Amino acid sequence: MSDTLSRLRAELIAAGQFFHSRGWVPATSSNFSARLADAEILITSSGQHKGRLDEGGFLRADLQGVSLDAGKRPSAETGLHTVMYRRDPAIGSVLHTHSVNATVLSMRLDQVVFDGYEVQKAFPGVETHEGRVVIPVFPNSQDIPALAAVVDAYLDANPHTVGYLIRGHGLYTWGVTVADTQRHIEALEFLFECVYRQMLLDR
Ligand SMILES: CSCCC(=O)C(=O)COP(=O)(O)O
Ligand SMILES: [Zn+2]
Repeated sequence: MSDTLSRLRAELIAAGQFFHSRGWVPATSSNFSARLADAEILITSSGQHKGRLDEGGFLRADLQGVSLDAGKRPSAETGLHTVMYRRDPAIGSVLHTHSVNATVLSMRLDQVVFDGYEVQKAFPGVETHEGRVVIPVFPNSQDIPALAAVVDAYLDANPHTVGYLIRGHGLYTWGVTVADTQRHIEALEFLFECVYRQMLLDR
């Protein structure tokens, strides 16, 4: 067992515990991954409770989503992780969560726009609150390869995107490290809460 695998697995377990403490990974929802090598990732196996992960809750997969650990079934949404690792060799982690705010906003909006918030600076390349960060909302689908193709095409046209929502489903974001990606989840959740509260005030 490599040191890298042990370290990344521990980081993903800790991320799951943090997200669970915040109510962002209910039931067996959500999935987490990290890059082990150029063409290999560590990903949660399907059906695990992501707040109570242990060492057995992970497997290695290739960038086509094929399990490299016999008998272990990767997340049903592995294709939404592997599309990101194939897109950008700098991406080292992809995290997916199912918070109430992300889910509710995705049912009401076609995109979530953050504008004027200092916390926007949590995202790579953002150095001021003066500017818009757009989080697109894609229709949900059980056809993960088709959904991954929609995401891929959107990111081709909008390469500075930091995350996306799937309608009625949840949030995906990515980063260079697990810590970076966890920060993106936390910032996005803070900003979703701000947008949600603003919508209530504006009614
Ligand atoms: C119980 S939530 C439905 C599945 C889902 O959206 C999810 O994120 C978890 O799927 P996995 O196969 O990764 O456990
Ligand atoms: Zn999901």
